[in-house]
Amino acid sequence: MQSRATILGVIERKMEERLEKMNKEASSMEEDDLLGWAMKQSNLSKEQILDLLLSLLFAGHETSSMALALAIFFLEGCPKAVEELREEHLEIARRQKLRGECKLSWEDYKEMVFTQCVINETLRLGNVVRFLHRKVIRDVHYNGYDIPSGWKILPVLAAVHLDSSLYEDPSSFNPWRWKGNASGVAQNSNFMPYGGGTRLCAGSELAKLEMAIFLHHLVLNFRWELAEPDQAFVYPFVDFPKGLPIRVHRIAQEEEGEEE
Ligand code: HEM
Repeated sequence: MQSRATILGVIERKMEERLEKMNKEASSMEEDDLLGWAMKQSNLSKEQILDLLLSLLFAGHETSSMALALAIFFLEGCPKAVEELREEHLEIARRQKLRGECKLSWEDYKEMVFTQCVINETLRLGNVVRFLHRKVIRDVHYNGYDIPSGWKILPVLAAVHLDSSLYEDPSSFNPWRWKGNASGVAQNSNFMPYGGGTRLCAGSELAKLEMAIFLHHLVLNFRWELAEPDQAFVYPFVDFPKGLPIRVHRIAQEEEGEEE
């Protein structure tokens, strides 16, 4: 809560600086960023703007970017999956070209079936959010345990996602296990990367879309490999100690023997 107040203080000061600048220069705000947009275009209150920025920064940015780093890491170790992913996106790009369009459409997105398998598997194995915070609102008797009302509990999603009675060979990256269930519809709550219940992640569909579009451009344009060995570590949030350095090759250039 203390950190939250500190961060909100920083954003609030930024807002005040911008308002001051705007009043002084009697001009519209120059900065073309989210804060600028929220202040100029929306009719949100100051509190709402602060809350929006904080949610997007932490709930929406760290999670998706870490999920993508994990996808890059897992895929690098699974060339067969990269190949299948590339095939899927080449096909989408071919159809796009036939239509004479250069932008991805909603229909294209719906064709990204194997991509969704890769995203599900990345979230299952990578466990970007490892546990949730809950408060028990009435006495619960579960599996021989009594959990009294008022207690705080941490449901550990990672324990479910890595349970060998639910997932065969749970520590291996196997996107094909999702074939036939690419939407990742939870079976017996075995898959909960976005949490669950009334506090289910508000950005889950946006996150899937962002990741799919990123993977589309990544596999169509680049090959990559780890520049030095790195591993996903958890303390307690998942991170790469060396920042996951990778070497990236542009595909067209690589074919001509060049490297980026
Ligand atoms: C791979 C990406 C993401 C993962 C794994 C993820 C995961 C989660 C999880 C586990 C929760 C807690 C749910 C619960 O307590 O039951 C959550 C909450 C939330 N997420 Fe995400 N998230 C992701 C991306 C995003 C994005 C892109 C946004 C918005 C732009 C977002 C916005 C939120 C918000 C606002 C909440 C709070 C919902 C509430 O308390 O009612 N998330 N997310």
